Amino acid sequence: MRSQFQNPSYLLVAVAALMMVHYLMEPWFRQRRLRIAPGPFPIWPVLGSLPSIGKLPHRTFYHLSKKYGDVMELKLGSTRAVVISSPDFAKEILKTHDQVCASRPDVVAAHVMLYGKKDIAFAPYGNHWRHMRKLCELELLSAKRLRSTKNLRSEEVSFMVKDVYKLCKEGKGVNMQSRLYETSMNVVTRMLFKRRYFDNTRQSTAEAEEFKELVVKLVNLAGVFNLSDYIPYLKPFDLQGYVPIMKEANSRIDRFLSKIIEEHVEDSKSTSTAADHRDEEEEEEAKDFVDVMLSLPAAETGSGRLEKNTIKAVIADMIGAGTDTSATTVEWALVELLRHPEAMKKAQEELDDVIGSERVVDEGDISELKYLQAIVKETFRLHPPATLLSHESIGDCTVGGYFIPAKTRIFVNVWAVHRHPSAYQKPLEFNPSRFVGSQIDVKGLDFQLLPFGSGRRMCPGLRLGLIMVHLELARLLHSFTWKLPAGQDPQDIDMDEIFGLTAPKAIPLHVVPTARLPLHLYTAPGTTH
Ligand code: HEM
Repeated sequence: MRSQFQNPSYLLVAVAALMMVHYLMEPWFRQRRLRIAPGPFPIWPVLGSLPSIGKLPHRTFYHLSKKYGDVMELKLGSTRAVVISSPDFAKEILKTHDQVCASRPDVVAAHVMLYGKKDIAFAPYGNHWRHMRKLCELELLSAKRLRSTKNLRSEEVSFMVKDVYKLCKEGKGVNMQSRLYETSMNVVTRMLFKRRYFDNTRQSTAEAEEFKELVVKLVNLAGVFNLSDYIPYLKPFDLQGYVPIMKEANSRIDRFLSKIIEEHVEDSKSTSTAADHRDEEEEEEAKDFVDVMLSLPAAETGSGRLEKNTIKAVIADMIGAGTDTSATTVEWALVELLRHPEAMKKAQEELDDVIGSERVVDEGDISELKYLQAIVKETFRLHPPATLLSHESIGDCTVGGYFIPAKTRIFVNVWAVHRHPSAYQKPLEFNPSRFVGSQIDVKGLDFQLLPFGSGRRMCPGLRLGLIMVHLELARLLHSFTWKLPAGQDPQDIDMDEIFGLTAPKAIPLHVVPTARLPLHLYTAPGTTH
């Protein structure tokens, strides 16, 4: 008699069953051999815990960490992921094992939309990343560059204040999310390639709207939980249909970026003769970041020029990373201050004391505005723009006594770290006073407050981001009294965020401001009104 196992279909079923048992029991077997972090049982075959993550993964991970601990392992598809939820373990990842944990996971979005990971934020740890990051730190984000671009930031913030003033005089409500976004975008694009997309009255053109829509799309798509990123053999099937959307966004954004580069190439030809009459310093001042990149040798070879695709990827990165982050923070700060009028009052009293009512706030005033700084820290704490830092290990390491092998995806859940009871009393309350007189800062040395991350992958735009957030918030609080549209109670403001590379407010904040300074202080330089 033929044994059942000589029948090929029985054999197939038996092999499939064995694979399934192996898949489900593998964490258990491994836990016996090596001490691996606890975590939820991967209920779903193939998908593991992916279906349980939901739309706000940072919140899901936060709740799971309450059950499984501050180092937690999950099976996401065929990918091993570790989630870190406390300041102490964040320190182990970002400081003790900084180099081992300094790479990024390989995601489809970066291949399709960032020219094969030619940018900085998604580039794996290595020479290209090191070279491009250094370039940005030196040529765009250095203290010297920030000093020389101070006026353009002041101008853009003045335009925003003037625009809000105009709307408030007309008794209209203001969508602050758009206003802040457009201001940040103008600042970043002017610093990068001397171009502003939104004019002084924010009467945006179709071109500006399209560019903005594309940048928002890029940031959202780059942050999605894509099955193909967690189950690589499903990549060719693109089950969620993201790839065509990403390709379409990339081809449209490429038109913008190519045009910017072409214009710079043309300009440099026509100004090269004029440059003979300028001294070197003037020439340097006249250059923007795109000019600098066009004049540089290729990263790895040191000869030839930087590839156009690399320049485009880095520009896309800077606009994507630099725009939404600061705008989102200021919007959340306004929301929290509307819900906490005593904190709003204190901030405005401080502004009146330090600045008075005969001039507007300048970047140089920020260091004097201690309570405003505390508000910014508290806003970063409760509403970090990047809720999950996404890293990948390039070697083995041990965190909290748990083994983390190479190629593990590591999420530092900043959202959970900032709510950790070991670091803060009443962590869910908005209370800026907790930072008054405190030494805790956001510069990556205090692991209970990590809005910019820490270590090698820490945000290179920290200085610019901090200036933008403080300046915008200070100007808005100094210039206006803030109210919600009639009939709306501040306690009813919807506090949900959207998960992506950043976490903006899901429903944009609409407000009805009234002026609180003399009229002449609302007249922005260079405007016709
Ligand atoms: C409030 C403002 C900002 C916040 C809160 C912020 C936050 C962050 C965070 C959390 C990271 C990831 C760190 C990690 O993975 O460990 C990051 C990375 C990055 N940020 Fe920012 N950022 C801000 C503004 C900016 C600005 C203004 C720029 C540039 C114009 C910028 C450019 C970048 C880049 C290029 C990276 C990738 C760094 C790398 O992978 O090496 N950011 N930022």
